[in-house]
Amino acid sequence: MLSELTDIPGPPPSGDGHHMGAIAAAGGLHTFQLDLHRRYGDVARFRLPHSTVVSVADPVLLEATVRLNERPAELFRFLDPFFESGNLQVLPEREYVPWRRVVLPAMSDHAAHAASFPRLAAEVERVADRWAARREPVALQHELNNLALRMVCSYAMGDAFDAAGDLAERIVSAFQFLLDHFIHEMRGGEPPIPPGERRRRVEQAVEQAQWTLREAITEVVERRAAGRGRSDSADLVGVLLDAGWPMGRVRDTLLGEMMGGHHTSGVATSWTLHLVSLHPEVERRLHAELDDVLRGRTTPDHADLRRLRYLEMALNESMRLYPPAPYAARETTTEISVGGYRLPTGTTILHPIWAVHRNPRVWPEPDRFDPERFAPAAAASRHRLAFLPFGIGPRHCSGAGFASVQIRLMLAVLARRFRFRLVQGHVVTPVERFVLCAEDDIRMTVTAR
Ligand code: HEM
Repeated sequence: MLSELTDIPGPPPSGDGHHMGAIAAAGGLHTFQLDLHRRYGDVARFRLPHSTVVSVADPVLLEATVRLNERPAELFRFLDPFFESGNLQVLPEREYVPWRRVVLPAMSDHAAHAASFPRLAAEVERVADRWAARREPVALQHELNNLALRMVCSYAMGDAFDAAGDLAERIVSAFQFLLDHFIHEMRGGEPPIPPGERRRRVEQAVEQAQWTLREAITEVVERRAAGRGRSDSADLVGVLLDAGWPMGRVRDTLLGEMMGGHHTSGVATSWTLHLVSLHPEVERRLHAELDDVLRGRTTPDHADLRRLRYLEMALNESMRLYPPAPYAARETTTEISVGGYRLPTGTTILHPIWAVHRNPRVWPEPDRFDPERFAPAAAASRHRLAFLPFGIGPRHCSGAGFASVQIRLMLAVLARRFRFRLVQGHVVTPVERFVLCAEDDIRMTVTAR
């Protein structure tokens, strides 16, 4: 006998009918969810301004939600102004499926990763050379987010990116502008600038982002028409154009991948370097593996990546503890049942990635950093949804395959060349700004090994 949505345990409604105040007080949705599940169990309920939300923190129960293929439009409305051809985060399933069928293979293609690898490696080496020459500490997240974004652009646009100047930086600042304001509004604060002024600046930022994108893609098309440069049909823009997608959708797709790849891979790399620096035995093993696989070289080849097994274990353990995207959202399009509850059509479901990764029944001593959890035998004995940094189901991260390559490359080059130590007195506080980052960055001294 199934229980109803209203029977799901959760905190009592607050005076304003939702829990935004409690979420802000907890320091973000991820910490609110952690506490929610500690108090109310693996299926819990709370209120956002526009909807009742069901959060599911148990891998087995998550199976019932894995096929859901819609996201709640309201939660992603802040991204609407960025897209010309419809907000890609919330495209209806019938429109989403054929588009995704083109995008996913392009982003996860092994041969395309290998072909672009030397250019990606050159981006990382440039940063490493700069760090080798500097004496001041490095703000890891800032530097690595920018590097990750350059790598995404290089992969998605091919050699046209090299000609696109400061495209990436301009798009990031426009996106960051929207995001800052959205977070501010969500937390119920006064807008930092008057509403009229704000709208004008948002519009300008969006216009500028779209203009720069248009310019870059036009450049790619002209190169293809003139038969210049390498075979552009291997990159994402080329693949989309060959598949006949209209220019607006091509531009939107590129922007979507840049948004998705901008700070996620950068923060994952920075959390990993931070955690490794705090654990001398892990650092020793990582250095030994890199020295062994690279044998005097400072940069891996594409084929080396799969031999860096311990590096991958440390990365996974870091993404368990600090999942760059700490939650994902779905909406039911038919009635489903989860954990004995009947969820009607239109229910918002959250996948609380951070709370699943710190569920003590799944991960003993969940706050301890221990890469051995990802040794092959240990990983094989766990439920497949116990570790879900890239989300689950038909809308999981389309950049996951590429992210895995770019993060392992960044880690390999940087950990091979440098030893990282936190600047004395610098406190690292995780906060959620749609990605899980450090409030005041992660400031490290960087010394050559
Ligand atoms: C460590 C790195 C990354 C993590 C942890 C991560 C995580 C995620 C998560 C959790 C989602 C939501 C999935 C869901 O709703 O179930 C997502 C979506 C997405 N990510 Fe990533 N991501 C990473 C890197 C990247 C990169 C490098 C790119 C692009 C090159 C990217 C592009 C996207 C896009 C476009 C979406 C929306 C997918 C769709 O709706 O079709 N991500 N990512």
